[in-house]
Amino acid sequence: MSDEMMQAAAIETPAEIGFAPDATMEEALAALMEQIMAVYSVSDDEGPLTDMVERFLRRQPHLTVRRHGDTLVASTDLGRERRVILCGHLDTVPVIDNFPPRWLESGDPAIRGEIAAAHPDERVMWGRGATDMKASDAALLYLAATLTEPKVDLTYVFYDHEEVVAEKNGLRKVVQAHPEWIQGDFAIIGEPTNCGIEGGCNGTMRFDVVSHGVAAHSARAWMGENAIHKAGEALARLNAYEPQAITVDGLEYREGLNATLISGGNGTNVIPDECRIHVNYRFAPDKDIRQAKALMMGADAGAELNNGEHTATGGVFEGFGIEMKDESPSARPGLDDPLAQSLVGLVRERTGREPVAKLGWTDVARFAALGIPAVNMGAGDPLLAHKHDEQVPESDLTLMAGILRDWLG
Ligand SMILES: N[C@@H](CCC[C@H](NC(=O)CCC(=O)O)C(=O)O)C(=O)O
Repeated sequence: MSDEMMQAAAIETPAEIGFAPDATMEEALAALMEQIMAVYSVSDDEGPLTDMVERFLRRQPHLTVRRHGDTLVASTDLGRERRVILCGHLDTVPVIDNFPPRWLESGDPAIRGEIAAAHPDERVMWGRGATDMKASDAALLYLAATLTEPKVDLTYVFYDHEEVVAEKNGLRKVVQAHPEWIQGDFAIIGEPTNCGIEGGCNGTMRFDVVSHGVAAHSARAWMGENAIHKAGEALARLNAYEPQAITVDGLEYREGLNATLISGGNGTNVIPDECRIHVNYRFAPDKDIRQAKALMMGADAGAELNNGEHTATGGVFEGFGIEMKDESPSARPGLDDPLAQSLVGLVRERTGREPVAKLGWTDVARFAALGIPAVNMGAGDPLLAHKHDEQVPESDLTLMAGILRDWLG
């Protein structure tokens, strides 16, 4: 599609979000999806979308709405015996030529082959956040407006900063500032799962592997030490690493160790005195953070240097400087909880899907730490999360909203 055509088909930013009172579920979901997709909400820029979602939630008389920063917590207070928490993050990863969004009509070549094959004659929403996770957000907003008499009390959480460093996570901040807002018997995180159940999650940690050198003129390289060349050894160790698949409580978690960023050098004719490889380690729930760190940088993680850098005393990066950037724990599947079991049963009936492991990191780990059983269940294909051509068929929204409406209603 040419830039001009893309421009013509792009969805414009709405003034408000909402749907007509006589809209069918399909129409309401399509309207909500289109509206929230059209509001740019890359992490750090969630404010305008949060404001719109807040106004939408405050128009629902059966909900009590609270806000902390850019996180919204809306709850029913019907005095039911149990409470279920439904969570969706409003932020997306950075845009790569995939904003503003557009509907792809059936037959559009931008529809991925597997989606076209499984959903012929169907519209597909394309653009940043389509699968991670605005399709689920749309479904949750629809439920928030229409489930006025659920059989359990409900708490909806729409939060900011899920895709970035853990200390910014909006759910983390609300749990810390207002723990009484986030209480319940079970939680569902709407991360993409193709409307199946994905149990637990891999843990994730990110750190810089730092090599040092000595700057000099590149015409007199013997006067210096090349930090980028030294980093070659760290890249070789990454290449040699063989990721494992580890089964925990019946679900298989694939681990991963990857460089995701690299930087170094400060002049085209200067021998670089520092090189940084940003590494992301995904570890299965058979390990806690301490064990995962030991595998990367040794049991004592080195002695702290003045600049916050540690020298790895063992593990994959033994001998290199390590600067920790972020760490988030893994979570076991926890599917033995009776509420999880009943949801697994309904999902199996509607989709034919058996539970699988969640390979990304999600806030089920936060709920696990709070002692609240939680699962991932959301619209969209997790394999398309963060991809340039993120997209979701329209019927995924109806499937997710329908399952949850029938389970909760
Ligand atoms: N603090 C972490 C946050 C990373 C969160 C992100 N989660 C997802 O993409 C879930 C999507 C899915 O797998 O369904 C992630 O795993 O990268 C950090 O900054 O790394």
